[in-house]
Amino acid sequence: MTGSGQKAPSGWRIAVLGGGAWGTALALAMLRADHFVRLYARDPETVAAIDRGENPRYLPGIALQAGIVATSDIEAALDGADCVLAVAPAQSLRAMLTTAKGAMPNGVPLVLCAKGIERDTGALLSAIVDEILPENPVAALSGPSFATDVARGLPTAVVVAARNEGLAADLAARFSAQNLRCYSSDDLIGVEIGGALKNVFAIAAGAVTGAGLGASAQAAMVTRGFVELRRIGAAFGARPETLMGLSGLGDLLLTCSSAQSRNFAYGLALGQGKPLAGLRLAEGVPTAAIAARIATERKIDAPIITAVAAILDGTITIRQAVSALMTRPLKTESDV
Ligand SMILES: NC(=O)C1=CN([C@@H]2O[C@H](COP(=O)(O)OP(=O)(O)OC[C@H]3O[C@@H](n4cnc5c(N)ncnc54)[C@H](O)[C@@H]3O)[C@@H](O)[C@H]2O)C=CC1
Ligand SMILES: O=C(CO)COP(=O)(O)O
Repeated sequence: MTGSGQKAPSGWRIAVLGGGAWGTALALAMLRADHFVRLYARDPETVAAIDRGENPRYLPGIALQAGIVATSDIEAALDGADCVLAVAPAQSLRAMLTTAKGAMPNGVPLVLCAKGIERDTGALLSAIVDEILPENPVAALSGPSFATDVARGLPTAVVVAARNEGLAADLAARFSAQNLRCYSSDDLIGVEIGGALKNVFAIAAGAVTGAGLGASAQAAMVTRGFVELRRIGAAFGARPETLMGLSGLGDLLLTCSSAQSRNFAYGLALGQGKPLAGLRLAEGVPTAAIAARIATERKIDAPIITAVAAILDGTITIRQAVSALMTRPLKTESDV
């Protein structure tokens, strides 16, 4: 919708790169916003399944309405696109964009839909786009939005951010549809940081629940985790009010309270001492490691992130982490 409540121009050719849960859900959302959608899935079996009307591996039980053109040929997906959504996991973004590079239409917006920080380099995903596709303006779509909810057409609000406010507003208007409300922001870094770091705290929240530490511990962890998110955000230049919004507080509320979140589910298994192999994608695992490194390098106080990273790499147990967190020197709460 435009600011005046008018429907924004439809009929864009949108290429969705990534045939997992979120790529498939966004393809449906773009179809509902009256765009032409091509969905690139690198796995031909996923393409064949989507053609039959379902993506059983990544989004089981959701009927896909006709209209999504699925392909395992990235050039065909990108040909003539007006806009590209990048929906591979954060740690695969660089590889996917490198594959896309030769076929990427010049100057069209590239919208990041993954949530994470590159583990090996500490790069925000927008920096990877700037490096590989410098001719394409970068945007990010983030906020509390489970793929199954969006695919089912349940009411959802997200934020679309770009450095250029006009681009962000245009994309938000074009992507919005009856049950998908897109706010816009010019704080690209804030929106990226909020989406990336909430996954680390979702793992922590799952672990607190799994280890039976109680609802009070859960609330304390999420609240203090949010302080760490704001500290790291500030170090990157994110605006505090962005982190109070959908990508940040909003996504923390969702994924720290629901086992529907794969990051929460990963933490839950961790807390219960159950096997982790075979669990679905948990973006918070690599992001915890790099966020802990960033915090150390930049001297940012981030004890929960550091503890999650140490638990994940097996250096400490959950019990030891809780004990260390509870015996830190006392301080004023306003010391953000
Ligand atoms: N599932 C959800 O509810 C939401 C997911 N996200 C984010 O979206 C991103 C993707 O998540 P999902 O789609 O849910 O994961 P998924 O595990 O369901 O699917 C990942 C997809 O990426 C593909 N892929 C991996 N590496 C690739 C490469 N190099 N080139 C091309 N394709 C590649 C896989 O084949 C698979 O189809 C993550 O960063 C996640 O945090 C964001 C909001 C909601
Ligand atoms: O980011 C999400 C919802 O906003 C999805 O969370 P999970 O990746 O933890 O399932």
